[in-house]
Amino acid sequence: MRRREAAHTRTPETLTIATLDPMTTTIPGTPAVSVTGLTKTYGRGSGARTVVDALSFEIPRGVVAGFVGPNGAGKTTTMATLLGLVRPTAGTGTVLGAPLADPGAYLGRVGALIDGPTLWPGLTGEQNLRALAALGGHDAAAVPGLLELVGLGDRGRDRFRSYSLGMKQRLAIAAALLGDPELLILDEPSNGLDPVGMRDMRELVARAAGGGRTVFVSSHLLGDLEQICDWLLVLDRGVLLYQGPTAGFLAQAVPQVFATPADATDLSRLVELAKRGGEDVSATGDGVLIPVPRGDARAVAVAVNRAAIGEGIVLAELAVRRPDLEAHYLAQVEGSSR
Ligand SMILES: Nc1ncnc2c1ncn2[C@@H]1O[C@H](COP(=O)(O)OP(=O)(O)OP(=O)(O)O)[C@@H](O)[C@H]1O
Repeated sequence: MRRREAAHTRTPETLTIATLDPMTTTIPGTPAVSVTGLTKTYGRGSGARTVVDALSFEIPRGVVAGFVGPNGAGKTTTMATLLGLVRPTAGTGTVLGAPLADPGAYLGRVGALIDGPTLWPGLTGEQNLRALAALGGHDAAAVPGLLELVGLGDRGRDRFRSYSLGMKQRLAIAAALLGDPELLILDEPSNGLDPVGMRDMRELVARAAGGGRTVFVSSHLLGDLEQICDWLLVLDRGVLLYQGPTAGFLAQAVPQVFATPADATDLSRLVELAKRGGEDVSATGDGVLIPVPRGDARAVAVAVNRAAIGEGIVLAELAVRRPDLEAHYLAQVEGSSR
């Protein structure tokens, strides 16, 4: 959240996106998206494949919600059902308070980038936005501000075909913001970008979240989303592994006590000693790893230290480690079995 606010402070002064009407955007208790039992099965009979499996989730209004999962997890399919592009096999829900079964009732308030940046290659960035504004019945006066917002203020007169992939993606996001949507759905906007492009994209997504807008953004890289998302949905093989505040996901990670004997020949004795006090103790490299799923990991570290001293084992290293978000995510994704 703090980093997201920091990105906001870099918003150009010239930003002219109209702020949303608070009466319609911050209704306490009304989520931006709410689905129950959302399922998509492709094919029939023995060839049937369920790629989105009874998903139930909510995205609160005004958050940046990250949708993370490996390739093929079902992120695009889920987003496409919210956009009325894919008909769910089962499930109900609402988007911006309107029924999922009636996309026409809410799509006018939703902007999206779902299938890569496809705009007219021969038109300039500005012409593209103006043409889309005319087609969509949106106010073209927002175009210069949107170009500024996406960092294309000085490239708006260049043709789309001359843009780098990152610039194309950013212009497509400007296009999605025409009409000042309450909900912005972005499917893998960082896909294919280099690290600088990814950083620019993160900053843009954080900026686009201003004014109470809800952003639902997917990536197969958790590290890409972690910095800008208040809310996280973790998907693997069509099944939701986590939904909730980003910080809550990390809080689930099991801390570990790591101890290394000064004398390598003491390692097996140290492992035996640690096993007396914990489950799943393992030797790793030159030390011992003790997961502490419950209780106080520091107290376990102190107990290990005391026991080692009692056995005459001198420790070279003793630390409490908490897996970082990426490591926890990988453990979750690899650990899920169906
Ligand atoms: N029209 C379709 N017919 C059959 N299978 C499909 C269809 N569309 C998607 N799938 C399959 O559904 C699964 C989920 O795909 P989806 O694109 O939703 O995942 P994803 O998480 O967005 O992955 P990626 O990051 O690779 O795009 C994949 O195995 C894909 O092959």
